[in-house]
Amino acid sequence: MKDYKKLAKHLLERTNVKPEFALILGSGLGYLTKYFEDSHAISYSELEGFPQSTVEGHAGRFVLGKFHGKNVIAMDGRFHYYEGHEIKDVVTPIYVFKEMGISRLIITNAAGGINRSFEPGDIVAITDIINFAFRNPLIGPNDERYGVRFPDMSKTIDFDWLEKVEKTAESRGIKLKRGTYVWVTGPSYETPAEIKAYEFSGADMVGMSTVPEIIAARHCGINLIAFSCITNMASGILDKKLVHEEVVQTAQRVKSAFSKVVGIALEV
Ligand SMILES: O=P(O)(O)O[C@@H]1C[C@H](O)[C@@H](CO)O1
Ligand SMILES: Nc1nc2[nH]cnc2c(=O)[nH]1
Repeated sequence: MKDYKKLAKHLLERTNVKPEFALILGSGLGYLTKYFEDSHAISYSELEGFPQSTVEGHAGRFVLGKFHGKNVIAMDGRFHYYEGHEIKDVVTPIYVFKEMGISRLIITNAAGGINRSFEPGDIVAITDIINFAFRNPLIGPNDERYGVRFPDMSKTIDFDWLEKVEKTAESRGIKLKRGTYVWVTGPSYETPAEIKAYEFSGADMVGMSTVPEIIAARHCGINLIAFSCITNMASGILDKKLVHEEVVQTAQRVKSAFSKVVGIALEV
């Protein structure tokens, strides 16, 4: 069992910031930390026993500071199973957040749109998930310090929180969509036949992250909401090749709306 307490203590000792919220920033969404006030960055490489980020668009550091008046810690770079990390390492930050006393988490990602009413640039609130990677971070002895052996997953997100975000966003001219996110391991993008199968299964968007983080957060009792930035239409929907550069570019394009939504999630 990992010593999450030690990692949390180490992070808290490095700054005067006592975060109330944690943010996980998806591919190309790390720019958000530029808007933090009084920010302090701590590279993952400075933390003994912490995994390292290897993906373009994921800087590999924690940034602590103030955003929309709230003390936050952001992961500018997350861990994906396809990078070769153990599944338990992918969710290490969630248990570190728990040990830091954080009870609210905002997860973001870049995802491919399966639902044909979506378009690149849309911001979609995740309301349910499908685990088609068939990996689960809770496999192995249950860590009784944090949660039960069989966590309930009937409500993966905090709907009261989401409804407040949706209302405020709408009043500020931002219409959020809702959808079910399917997790696959990657790193190859999907084939058109796979996307048809996921569409048939009820998925609205597809990605390579988020689900292990949601499972771990449910396990240890951290309230969360999650947003996908639709960076491309999924394979086979348009007659177009998928490339990671486009994912990062679209995420950059929606900077303004995405930052506003995260800000609203901190305010409401
Ligand atoms: O970290 P996220 O889920 O935002 O990153 C997505 C999934 C892959 O890592 C990458 C593919 O372009 O973007
Ligand atoms: N698996 C997957 N992940 C993505 N991340 C951003 N776009 C995509 C996509 O089309 N498929």
